[in-house]
Amino acid sequence: MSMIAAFYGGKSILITGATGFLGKVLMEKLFRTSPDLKVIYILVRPKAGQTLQQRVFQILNSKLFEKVKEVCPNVHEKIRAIYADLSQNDFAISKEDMQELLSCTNIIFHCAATVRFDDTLRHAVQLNVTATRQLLLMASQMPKLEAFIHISTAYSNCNLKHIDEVIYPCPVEPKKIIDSLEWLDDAIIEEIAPKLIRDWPNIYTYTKALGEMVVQQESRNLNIAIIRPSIVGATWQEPFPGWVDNINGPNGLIIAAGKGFLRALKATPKAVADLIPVDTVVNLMLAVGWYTAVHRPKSTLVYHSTSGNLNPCNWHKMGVQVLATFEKIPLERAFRRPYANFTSNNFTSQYWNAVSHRAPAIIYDCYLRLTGRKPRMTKVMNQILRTASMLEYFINRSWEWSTYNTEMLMSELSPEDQRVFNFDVRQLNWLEYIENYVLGVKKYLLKEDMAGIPEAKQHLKRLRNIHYLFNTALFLIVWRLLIARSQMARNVWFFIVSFCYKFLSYFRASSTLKV
Ligand SMILES: CCCCCCCCCCCCCCCCCCCCCCCC(=O)SCCNC(=O)CCNC(=O)[C@H](O)C(C)(C)COP(=O)(O)OP(=O)(O)OC[C@H]1O[C@@H](n2cnc3c(N)ncnc32)[C@H](O)[C@@H]1OP(=O)(O)O
Ligand SMILES: NC(=O)C1=CN([C@@H]2O[C@H](COP(=O)(O)OP(=O)(O)OC[C@H]3O[C@@H](n4cnc5c(N)ncnc54)[C@H](OP(=O)(O)O)[C@@H]3O)[C@@H](O)[C@H]2O)C=CC1
Repeated sequence: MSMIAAFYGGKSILITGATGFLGKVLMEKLFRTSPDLKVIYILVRPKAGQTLQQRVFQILNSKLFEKVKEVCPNVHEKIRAIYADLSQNDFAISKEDMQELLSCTNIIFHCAATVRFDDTLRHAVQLNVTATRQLLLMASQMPKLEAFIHISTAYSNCNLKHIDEVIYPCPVEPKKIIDSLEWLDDAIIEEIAPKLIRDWPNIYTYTKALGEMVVQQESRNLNIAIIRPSIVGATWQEPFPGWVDNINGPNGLIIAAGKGFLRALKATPKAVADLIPVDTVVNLMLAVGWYTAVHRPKSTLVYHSTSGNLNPCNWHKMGVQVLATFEKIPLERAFRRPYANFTSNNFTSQYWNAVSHRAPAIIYDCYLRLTGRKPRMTKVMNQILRTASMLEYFINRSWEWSTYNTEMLMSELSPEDQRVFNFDVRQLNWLEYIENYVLGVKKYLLKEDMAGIPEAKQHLKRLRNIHYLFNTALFLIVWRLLIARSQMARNVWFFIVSFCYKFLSYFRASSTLKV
């Protein structure tokens, strides 16, 4: 019997960010392994015209929850969606709901955050810092609370090269920033933001670092742990391989590469691609929840959920495998054949951007114009290049994350728990994982049918022929122009033609002699 699964039985669990990528996989695993848990409270806001109930309904009826419904048929009754907006005072939670949360919650998983790299400082601080502080304050009023698990990111200290499982101080006190945002106006905030974030690459990682400091400062006598995942990718094993449902991180770039939009990337091929499957992160979260509640470590422990130091894979290996998978399982209606060119050189990267990205987009837009349609490819390409440039910082560097606490926890688990809540990334086979990942992007994110693969392959063959035709035509045109204008080109041409003629004459003469 799994001790961790048994621990969550009968518990009331509060999850923030349950509608997000990590949150959904966390709920799924909790229901599947501990169907006798009492209730999962989720803090949700209405979004995109959907009510809370509609959002929950959509999640529970998704492919991700198919297995859960077999194990826990009354899952609908065990989710309690509470209206909340984490950017508001008291999260805009009603008095009755707040009362219930305060008196019943046993475990908190705090996943909600804004993960946009380019968010405004005000909004990112509200979500990633102030909301964390507010939740800790709520936690301190929960008499039944056993553990508070805060999800941060391995990149919260990406201004360092070697990162230990400790909370690093930030140059400016989070409280000072929270206070000053109250009276500064938006224009001034945006002006001071670059000075505040110093050597952090974006507002997201900076505010996540502030969030950790807040956790340390406001921990009081709570049992708290921090988990720092690196780049969270599709599921490895559970509930099935390759599940993914948003375009964050590598996902959008994998699509852009598969559709042939993105054919070159400013990336350091040898840099470590520190991906971690989402189910591995969730297994660690549940193990940490159990360990923190049962063993009550004296201080706040930080756990790295990273792959680099245990089972490293680099961007080159990843790119090659992504492309190999697209050979077997192409995406539908590609713009060009998938191709990868990783370069860490600025000049070469600019060159490839011009030749492989902007030029084809302009040519295609001209074609659309000529055929009476609205041009759109340049806009799409600019968006992709903007996204790629935002991610550049992370694909051109390697970090070393120590994993002592994560490994210590692994050794504390019973063999059964090590199996059910496996977070040992050393067992991951990258080639298999990446293939399933790409397949998952196609199936679950793009919702493409596998029956369309032969047609997609045909389409790629047509694109290859167009590519060859285009290149041959371009070569002939350029050559013709050169010959017309340059004596040197004419001499070269004459030399090549006479060489070929002599070679053919010799070949013919020698074959006649043999006869
Ligand atoms: C040679 C080529 C490739 C070779 C093939 C092989 C591929 C090999 C693997 C792929 C390489 C992988 C590189 C991966 C790099 C990953 C680095 C991740 C770093 C993580 C660090 C920290 C991790 C975390 O802690 S949190 C999670 C990370 N957060 C994010 O990922 C959010 C990032 N996104 C943003 O901040 C914004 O979306 C932004 C700034 C990039 C764009 O903002 P903007 O306002 O301009 O646009 P949006 O409204 O958001 O979207 C507009 C439009 O763009 C589409 N889009 C959004 N994100 C992506 C994306 N990641 N990739 C592609 N497209 C994206 C979005 O769908 C919209 O499209 P519409 O059609 O207009 O709706
Ligand atoms: N994905 C990754 O690669 C990594 C993620 N992390 C961390 O993991 C955690 C989860 O990330 P992930 O699941 O990928 O992110 P998502 O963007 O998928 O999910 C974010 C969640 O936060 C919720 N949220 C955002 N703003 C509010 C608000 N004002 N009120 C209520 N809820 C809000 C979202 O709700 P809604 O659905 O309504 O928008 C959503 O449920 C974050 O803390 C992130 O920093 C760390 C490392 C890597």
